[in-house]
Amino acid sequence: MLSREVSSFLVQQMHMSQTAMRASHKDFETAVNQMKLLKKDPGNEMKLKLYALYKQATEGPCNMPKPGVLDLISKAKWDSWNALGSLPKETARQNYVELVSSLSSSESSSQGKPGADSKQPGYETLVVTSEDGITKIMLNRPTKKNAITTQMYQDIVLALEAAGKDDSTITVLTGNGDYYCSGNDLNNFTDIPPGGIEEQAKNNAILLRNFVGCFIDFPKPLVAAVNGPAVGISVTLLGLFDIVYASDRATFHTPFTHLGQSPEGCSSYTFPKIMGPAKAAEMLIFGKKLTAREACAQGLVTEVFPDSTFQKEVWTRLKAYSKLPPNAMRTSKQLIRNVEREKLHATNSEEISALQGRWRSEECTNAVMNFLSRKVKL
Ligand SMILES: CCCCCCCCCCC/C=C/C(=O)SCCNC(=O)CCNC(=O)[C@H](O)C(C)(C)COP(=O)(O)OP(=O)(O)OC[C@H]1O[C@@H](n2cnc3c(N)ncnc32)[C@H](O)[C@@H]1OP(=O)(O)O
Repeated sequence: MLSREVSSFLVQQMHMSQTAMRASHKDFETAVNQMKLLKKDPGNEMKLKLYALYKQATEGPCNMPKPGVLDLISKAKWDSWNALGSLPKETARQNYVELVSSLSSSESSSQGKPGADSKQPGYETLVVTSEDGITKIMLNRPTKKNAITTQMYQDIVLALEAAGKDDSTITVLTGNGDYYCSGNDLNNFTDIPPGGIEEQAKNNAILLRNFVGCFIDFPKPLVAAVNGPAVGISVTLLGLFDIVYASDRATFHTPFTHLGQSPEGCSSYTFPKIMGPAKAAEMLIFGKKLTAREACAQGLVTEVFPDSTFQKEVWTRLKAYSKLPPNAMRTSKQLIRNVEREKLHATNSEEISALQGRWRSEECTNAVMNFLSRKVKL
């Protein structure tokens, strides 16, 4: 079942523009054709999911009489479709596209030229693959150091929603290119809606609450493979991951004060808890940049690997973990996280209220303008 927050986010998205709607129809048609080209049988469970989403997307809620218990195949299909309840057609279409996209990406071995930003069907800015029981969500704007655009926040939410429900046992977030992520794309602030800065701050708040909320509620083990420097929100979120592996080339930088902003991603709660208030203050108030080894010593990073062997060592380790009993892993993760889930949601809300004030401030506007006019780099 979709959470109320995610549903309202999707509804908001649906109304965002007619253009996006048309694109989604086109993506759906492409996905339907792509399905026919798949070489590997995706398995019965996946086929049922796809059948249900297709029917919901094209006909709406299940409108067929329930088949008799002996008609096993028709009954399984009916159950699957009926389970989608009143899921909007647009959402079903989107979910169908995501699923087909993850199936076809796991089939294709090549993912375009390294270093170039390439678009994947279904996601503008991510490469999502599922293999060996691991769903990998890779930020894919290497030429912009994987800075997170508005589209990307929305794509990450959708990819996490899909990963939470797919057959994989572990989900991994990583970056394409030399950076893990340079944080919020500062150009997001230049997209001012008709209602002005007030409306922009409100929209940002909704987007950010949903985005961070997805990490708080993610049901399976969540791993960050920090392949290079990390900035801003990509660092603060690490407190919500279960494992953080880092290349020794990675750095961890939260320059909120320099940007006239304040911490998010629940870091005002998780960082003091992880590293103690004194070390957390140095990062979150004074913007001290940590090396991978420092971040590991302070408990933010699980383990550091030499950059030259980072990919090999991390994926070997994760493939072994992915073979562990999945339900036991989920249960343990949830036991660890459930204790503080309410607190995390409350922290998320408080941080966002503070940020709404910051986004309207002169300090923030000047800092963003200085970066965009190429006057200041971190
Ligand atoms: C209604 C919805 C609105 C959505 C908005 C939601 C708002 C949520 C806000 C959540 C709070 C988040 C906070 C943060 O994450 S704060 C951190 C923000 N990040 C930064 O300030 C980093 C800025 N970047 C830099 O300082 C440098 O680029 C960096 C040190 C990362 C790398 O320097 P380097 O010299 O190696 O490389 P370049 O500067 O040449 O970068 C290459 C190109 O990439 C562009 N770039 C990099 N980072 C960003 C970024 N964060 N935003 C936008 N663009 C970025 C850079 O401009 C270069 O582009 P060009 O080649 O076109 O010049």
